Amino acid sequence: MIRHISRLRLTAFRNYTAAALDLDQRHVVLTGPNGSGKTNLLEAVSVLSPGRGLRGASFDTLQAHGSDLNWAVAASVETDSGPADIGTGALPDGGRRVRINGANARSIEAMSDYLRVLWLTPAMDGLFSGPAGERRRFLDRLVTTLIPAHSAAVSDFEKAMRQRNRLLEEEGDARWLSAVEAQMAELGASVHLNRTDSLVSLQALIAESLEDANFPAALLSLTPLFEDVAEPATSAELESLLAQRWHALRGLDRAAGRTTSGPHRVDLEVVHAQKAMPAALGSTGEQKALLIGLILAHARLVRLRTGIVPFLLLDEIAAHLDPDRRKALFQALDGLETQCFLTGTDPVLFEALEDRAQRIAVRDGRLARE
Ligand SMILES: Nc1ncnc2c1ncn2[C@@H]1O[C@H](COP(=O)(O)OP(=O)(O)OP(=O)(O)O)[C@@H](O)[C@H]1O
Repeated sequence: MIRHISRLRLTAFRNYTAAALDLDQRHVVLTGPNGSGKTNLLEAVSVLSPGRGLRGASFDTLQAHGSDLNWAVAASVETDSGPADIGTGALPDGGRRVRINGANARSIEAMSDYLRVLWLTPAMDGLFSGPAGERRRFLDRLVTTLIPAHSAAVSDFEKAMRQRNRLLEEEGDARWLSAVEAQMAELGASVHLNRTDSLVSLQALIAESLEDANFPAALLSLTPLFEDVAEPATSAELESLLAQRWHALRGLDRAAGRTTSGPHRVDLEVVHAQKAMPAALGSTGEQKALLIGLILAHARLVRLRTGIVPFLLLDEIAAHLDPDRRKALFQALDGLETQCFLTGTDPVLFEALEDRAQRIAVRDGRLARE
């Protein structure tokens, strides 16, 4: 059996007042006019994973305007070891509730035992040529589907870094600053090694499947953490290097008003392997195909490493592919043996999926099976 969502319920979530959807294990094709709620539904699935979902939105914006209820998303997931009921939503005090099989869970990471989620959206169109921060977030999402604790490590690192920046600005207590830098070094080393290990594994898998690829292969690398020092291989050595560096750079960073070096500054470099060309120089279609190839390879990696195939949320992807590529995408999705959620305004785009998909019409925050 393919792990799949068999029931999805949305309460006061964006433009959905209350909606429920019963699903079988086939792909899910959502069609409807602009602004009807297709992306919102994908976003609802995405918030069942660590992080802030596919729009990176703050959770208060998920709350449906004009509803007295708190937003909530619940799903039943069918797995080989039986069904699981999972859900998340807002607590009255502004916190976040995570429920698994009728009990409160300590954190959203616990959800990763049941589902992992990856997505591609039109907002990622400029990923290769846009700001480095977008590529780091993309990479961190990939890493989080392999290592669920990564998302929290990244945000804890950023929190500690903001504290360092404040202490530098206020010329705060030096011992306190050292303690914060030590914490940053521990988190930063783990973030950096999670990223590099995941990239190495992903690259190996891309190289392996290069020959039969319907999508172009990417060459992936991270820019160096420091220009002048080779990166140590062990976590302890990296941690000590980071702490030393930040200690030595206090004066410069104080003048700059920020922490000028570290894992928050690295960039993901992507090259189109067959054309030996930076991904950013490709046409829009080539860039999209490269991104899809990356996500498909990554989904296979997650399955190999964890035994769980991630759910893929593909927002408006089919519309931008020529018919041959679209067919290749659908074939690749079948090969993954996962339930994919696809959206588009025109049902014709999904005809090649034939009866391998269930079709849902989305109209103004309401869902109907077709
Ligand atoms: N918190 C909210 N409460 C109520 N409605 C919201 C909220 N946030 C967004 N919306 C509405 O949801 C609608 C957008 O839905 P969504 O982005 O899912 O559309 P879509 O079907 O994916 O459209 P497109 O085809 O244009 O991408 C908009 O009408 C927007 O005003």
